Amino acid sequence: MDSCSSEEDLKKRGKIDKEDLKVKSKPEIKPATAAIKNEAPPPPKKSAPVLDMFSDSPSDETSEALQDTNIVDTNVIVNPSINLSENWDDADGYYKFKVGEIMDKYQIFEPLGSGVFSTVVSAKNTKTNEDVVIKIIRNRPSMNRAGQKEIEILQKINNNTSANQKTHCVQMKDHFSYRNHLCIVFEAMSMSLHQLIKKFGKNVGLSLSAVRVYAKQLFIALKHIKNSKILHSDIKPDNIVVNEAKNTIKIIDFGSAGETHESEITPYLVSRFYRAPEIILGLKYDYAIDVWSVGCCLAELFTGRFLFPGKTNNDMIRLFLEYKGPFPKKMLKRSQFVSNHFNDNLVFMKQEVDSIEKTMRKVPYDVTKPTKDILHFLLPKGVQVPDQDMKKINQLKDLIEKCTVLDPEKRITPQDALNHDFLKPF
Ligand SMILES: Nc1ncnc2c1ncn2[C@@H]1O[C@H](COP(=O)(O)OP(=O)(O)OP(=O)(O)O)[C@@H](O)[C@H]1O
Repeated sequence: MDSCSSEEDLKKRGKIDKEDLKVKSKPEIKPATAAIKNEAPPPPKKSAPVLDMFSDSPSDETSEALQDTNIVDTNVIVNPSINLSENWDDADGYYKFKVGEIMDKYQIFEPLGSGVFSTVVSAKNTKTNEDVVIKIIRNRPSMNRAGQKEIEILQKINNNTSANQKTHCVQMKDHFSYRNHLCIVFEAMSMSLHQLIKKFGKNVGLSLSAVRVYAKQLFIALKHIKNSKILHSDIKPDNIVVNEAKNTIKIIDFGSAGETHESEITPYLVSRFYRAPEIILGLKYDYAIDVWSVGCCLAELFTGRFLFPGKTNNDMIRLFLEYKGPFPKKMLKRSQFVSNHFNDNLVFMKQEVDSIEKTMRKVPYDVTKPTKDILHFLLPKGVQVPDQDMKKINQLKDLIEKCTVLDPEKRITPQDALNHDFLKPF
């Protein structure tokens, strides 16, 4: 998904070493159907729907023998002349698994997707027969550290619940280390909302009633994450998964999450289209960044289109100004990166390419009031909706407006959002 450039995708988990992020080739993922029909597999793609994988792993005998020697249990390889992990990993440290392979007590079914940090596969617990999903973290020291952090966060999120409480955050079932790869085991869900929109609602979006149900569950999740004193920091449709029946969603991927006191000011936190203005401007941030991201997701769920598809952080600010009007001056005055985007008089400086010189130039772009409207985004000209839906769409517009208030202190809280009229049944 092109919700942000790959470079930004890499930067947003700032604690990862640059070297570790170099991806020369993506993990080799071949669709099962292609293998059966003898077709050439399409290029590997993150979160591709139902894929299968047949790759060349070392024979089990070899790898078990290596494991028995106990020399590959950590990232330190005892004999530097032999890179044992190369046998199991591709050049970028992704684990080359086999369908049917047993990792710990889990038998692998099929790949679900691969991101910058891991390969995600569906599997079965051979002891209980339970379906699970395993995130196999890339074999790189800093990604291993990030994975450990993700486990700590998931423990906090999962432990902070009473029995039967619906948190709408994914449940971690287990974790283990296998051939130098940290593996995190999750409850199995079906597909991401990104995949769901692509499948059922590209450029048209999902039904109003589906958006209402998902919105309610998203705010329950945000309230729970906030009560656990965690910021998710990467909420987007790719990181929200639905169950088979499509009536329950869960937030996944706590790999960018952290506790509030750890908040580091960086303009690349959160995938760009879902990135709140306080991050871009370099202000202290808190739970309100996740509310902003959810607001952007709701608009996208209803329309199948991105609300703020800025090409750069500067372009994101332009869109914010167009939809929301000028920033409060006091917010700009407190911002660390204000001079990147505003002049001394706090007028926005739009970055654009000079068509003749082909160089980047900054031009003043003074916006005194909004020039675009979220209702028009939800209902572009010519789109007809039944009268009875109009009231609900106006409520959705109001909720999105409240989630995307520029000043984070004035943005709606998850608790208040749960009481919003849009979440009430039709
Ligand atoms: N519990 C789950 N059930 C079903 N599918 C899942 C589950 N967890 C992850 N996935 C699928 O795997 C994809 C990648 O998961 P995740 O975002 O956790 O990995 P990642 O390596 O952190 O990815 P990225 O680098 O893009 O952030 C998800 O978009 C989703 O399609």
